[in-house]
Amino acid sequence: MNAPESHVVSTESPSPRFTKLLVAALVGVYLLVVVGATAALADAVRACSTWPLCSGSIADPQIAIALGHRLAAAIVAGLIVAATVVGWSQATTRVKRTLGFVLALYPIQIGVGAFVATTGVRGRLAELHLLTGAMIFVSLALALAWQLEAETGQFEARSTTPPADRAAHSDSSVPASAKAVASGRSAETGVVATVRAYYRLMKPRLMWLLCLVASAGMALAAGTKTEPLSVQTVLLTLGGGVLSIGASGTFNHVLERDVDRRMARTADRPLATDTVGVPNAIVFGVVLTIASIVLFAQLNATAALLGFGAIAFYSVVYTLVLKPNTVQNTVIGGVAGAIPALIGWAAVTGSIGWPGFVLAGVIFLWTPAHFYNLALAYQEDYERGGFPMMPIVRGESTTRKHIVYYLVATLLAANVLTALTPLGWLYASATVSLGAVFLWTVVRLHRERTDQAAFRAFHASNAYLGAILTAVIIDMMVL
Ligand code: HEM
Ligand SMILES: CC(C)=CCC/C(C)=C/CC/C(C)=C/COP(=O)(O)OP(=O)(O)O
Repeated sequence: MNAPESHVVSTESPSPRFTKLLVAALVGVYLLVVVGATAALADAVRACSTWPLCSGSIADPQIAIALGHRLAAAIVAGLIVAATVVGWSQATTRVKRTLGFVLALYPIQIGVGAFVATTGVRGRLAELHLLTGAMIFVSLALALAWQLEAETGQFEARSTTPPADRAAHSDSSVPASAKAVASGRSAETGVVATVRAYYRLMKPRLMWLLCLVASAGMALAAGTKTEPLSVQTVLLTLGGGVLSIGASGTFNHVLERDVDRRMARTADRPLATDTVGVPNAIVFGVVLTIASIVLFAQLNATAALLGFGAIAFYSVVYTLVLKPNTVQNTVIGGVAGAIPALIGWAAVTGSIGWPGFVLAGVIFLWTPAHFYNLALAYQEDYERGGFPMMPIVRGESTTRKHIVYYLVATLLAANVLTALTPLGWLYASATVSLGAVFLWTVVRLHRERTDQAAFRAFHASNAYLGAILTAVIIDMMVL
């Protein structure tokens, strides 16, 4: 993906004020929905039983939160009206219809909220208020995604030959720089070089975030127990996690060594440069697999089964079946990164529970919003590899639109976790603030359409997930 100039079709791009107002309204609605779903904050909102103002001093935190919720609701209403007025002339038909739906639903939402507040009704009506808020959130997100696509969809770097054919001109097309790096790597010798090579087989750069996933699963489960989380459970879970990620990463290197040679990003990998022999790598992967299962088995059978299942899924299902054959490889492959959440929950409880499952769902939905940015930045590389990645099969504009879809789905799933668990203000503020940053980098990706913008959104995806997982751990274990 290069700078937009190389793909410019039309010269006029509409004023970004419309999408900026949509983003502000979307983040505002998300803040309202998260506050409404966070038990402690929702109780505070309900503390005010008069409307539209509250009786009692704003010095009372509960009154302050209740008034803040209503003020935010009024500001969001203003933003939605402003976005509609500013953008109406440039909005597509389906964006106009969606905004019309939101403008019709919003007064109903305010009415239900006022009724719940003044009557003290709980149950179904309070849930309806939350669900209506989620519907407004999804509607605004769709309006944003569709408007961004309409404004930037004509810029495409997409080639026309199908991925498999593009693999035909393989080795000759690997950039000279990659070959130089690869030959430099393979020239390294000695014990240190060998150790480094085996370390690289384990994909260490993924580990910090995957271990945070398992740790958040443990923290959520520990919150349901009376006894404290034991150090042994943490060490066995993370030890098993590191070894199992290393095992699956090693098998992934073994199975992709020929394709890795054709891609600039992976041409210098230990098996692509024959720094490590294939038989040795296979033995290394098997040893790591056994070691990881032994550690998981010290916890319980469920954790051991999930660990083995994750290795098998990533090494075989994703690497051999999904990645080379379907444009949905990233979506379905998201199961691999979601399983550590189940392992963390199972390590503490011995079973699979709803909060652990919803946390796994957050990672599953986050994965396309994470990887599609790299698929855009490394599009030419993936073409050389012959992988049917989304930008190659469906185009860059559709890929950017799907990143918004999966980002919004991730934020919603993160909010469901709020409703299912005693997570508090720290988690709520992390998912709203870092979610807003992540969303803004994706909007900029639509406008800039450069590798730099794609990498910015990629790192924002890691920062968002890292932040909310850390907030889960602190919220559940410290606060
Ligand atoms: C289908 C699923 C996924 C795909 C296709 C994918 C793809 C990638 C790729 C290609 C890279 C660059 C690696 C490199 O060039 O060495 C990467 C980096 C990374 N991925 Fe993913 N990933 C996936 C899922 C996950 C999951 C589930 C997590 C953690 C929860 C994760 C965390 C990371 C991290 C932390 C990095 C390193 C970023 C850095 O180097 O600064 N990925 N991913
Ligand atoms: C507990 C356990 C074992 C969990 C598995 C977690 C895990 C390793 C997830 C990785 C997800 C993934 C598909 C990464 C990219 O692979 P890729 O082949 O697309 O990346 P590449 O092109 O850089 O090789």
